[in-house]
Amino acid sequence: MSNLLLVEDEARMREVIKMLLSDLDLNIYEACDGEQAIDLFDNETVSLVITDLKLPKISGIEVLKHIKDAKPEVPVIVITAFGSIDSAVEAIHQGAFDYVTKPFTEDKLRSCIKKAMQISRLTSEVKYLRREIEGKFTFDNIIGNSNEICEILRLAGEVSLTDTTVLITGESGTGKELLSRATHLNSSRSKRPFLPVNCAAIPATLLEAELFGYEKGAFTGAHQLKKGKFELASGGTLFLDEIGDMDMEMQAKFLRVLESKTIERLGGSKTIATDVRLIAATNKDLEQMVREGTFREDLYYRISVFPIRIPSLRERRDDIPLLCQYFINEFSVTFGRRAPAMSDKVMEMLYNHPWKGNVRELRNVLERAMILAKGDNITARHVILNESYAKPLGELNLDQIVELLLRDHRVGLEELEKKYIQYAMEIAGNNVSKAARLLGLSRATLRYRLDKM
Ligand SMILES: Nc1ncnc2c1ncn2[C@@H]1O[C@H](COP(=O)(O)OP(=O)(O)OP(=O)(O)O)[C@@H](O)[C@H]1O
Repeated sequence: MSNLLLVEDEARMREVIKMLLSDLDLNIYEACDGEQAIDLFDNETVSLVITDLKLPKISGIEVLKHIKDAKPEVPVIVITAFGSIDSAVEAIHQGAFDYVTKPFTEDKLRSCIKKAMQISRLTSEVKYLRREIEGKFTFDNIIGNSNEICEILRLAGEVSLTDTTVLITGESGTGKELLSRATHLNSSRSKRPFLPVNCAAIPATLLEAELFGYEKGAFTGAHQLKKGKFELASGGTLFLDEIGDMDMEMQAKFLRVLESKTIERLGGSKTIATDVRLIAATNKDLEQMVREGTFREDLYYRISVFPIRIPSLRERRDDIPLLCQYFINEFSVTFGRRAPAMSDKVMEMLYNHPWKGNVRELRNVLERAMILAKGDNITARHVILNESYAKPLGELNLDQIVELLLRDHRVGLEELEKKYIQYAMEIAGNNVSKAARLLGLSRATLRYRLDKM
């Protein structure tokens, strides 16, 4: 339920508005003058305000200014007298979300409030998600106490305070994206977007449109103007992942943009200045590619101003115990249970494994170990180091999942059926029809079994 502050000096008008909004899941605070409105706003958690502009003591415009100073994200709808368009314009200038003119119709007021409620909900969702993301990607969440990681964190900490282009190299799963997000969040650009573009995942022909955008009609199917990632990341950071996979033609275009600091949308003639910080990453050996003639030397020098190499997990095995503890704690929170202990024997197994998939593989192995270990201990039989299982759970097929379950010798047939269905539901994102297809059952049969469970 959202809290709405209704500021109106006429008691009868307040009653009418309250009645019109009675079915909208709102908790309404009432104020009959500007002073009371400000007092209520400062002391209650209000997510939406509707205020008359003509008020005793403090005017509606002053109330609006106070709210916009204190919490600019709270939408304010103003009520203006018929014919006083000037005051409505001023209110909009001062940051009002919208205005309704007295006498207003029920529809106008309700649609205005509904829109504002939606905006307020989205704003708080964005705020929440931003906090979540910022919490996950700070330097504090880059785990490791090896000399290598300490040095990387020192370098990244220093370069984050500048606008210098950074090139992060390292095998897949070593934490290149994690490090670039943390570098962005520690920079003066942190309140602006961090936009990743994976050069390997996008076909060469689309990459140009993705990065520079296009004008309406630039090609068949370009029904409307689309800004590219360079424009959308303005003021923030552009993360070019797998830059070693960019083809030679695109490399030339990209170099031109880096040199001129301007872009042109496809099919456009306007030159647009760019303001992005660039972080590039690759698991390829770019120097080798330069020698082989598959990566432009001039581009390589442009992007490798500040190189950071993240060593593979094999080269810094001392980080493994700390990383294990970190991921076990993370999954305990996700699964809502106590963190299990790990025997020395298991730790030794993990310490000596080659970790071709690096930290990502370790995280996946621990996730599965946590699912298989129901008690307080992770033992050797919960830890599966076979490479074909080193994928996230959702990418395993059902046969592999059953094999995993059977490793836990305590699982009986009934329990197995239950687990089998649970995993199918997990893979299908809790979509019953999809899970039924995976299991080769009809939707009704699966529904019946789920109800039984
Ligand atoms: N030092 C670390 N501390 C905590 N988590 C880490 C660390 N390094 C990597 N991870 C985790 O491992 C996973 C893989 O990391 P990330 O995606 O950053 O790797 P990457 O090098 O960019 O991989 P790729 O080259 O395949 O894109 C993520 O879940 C990330 O959070």
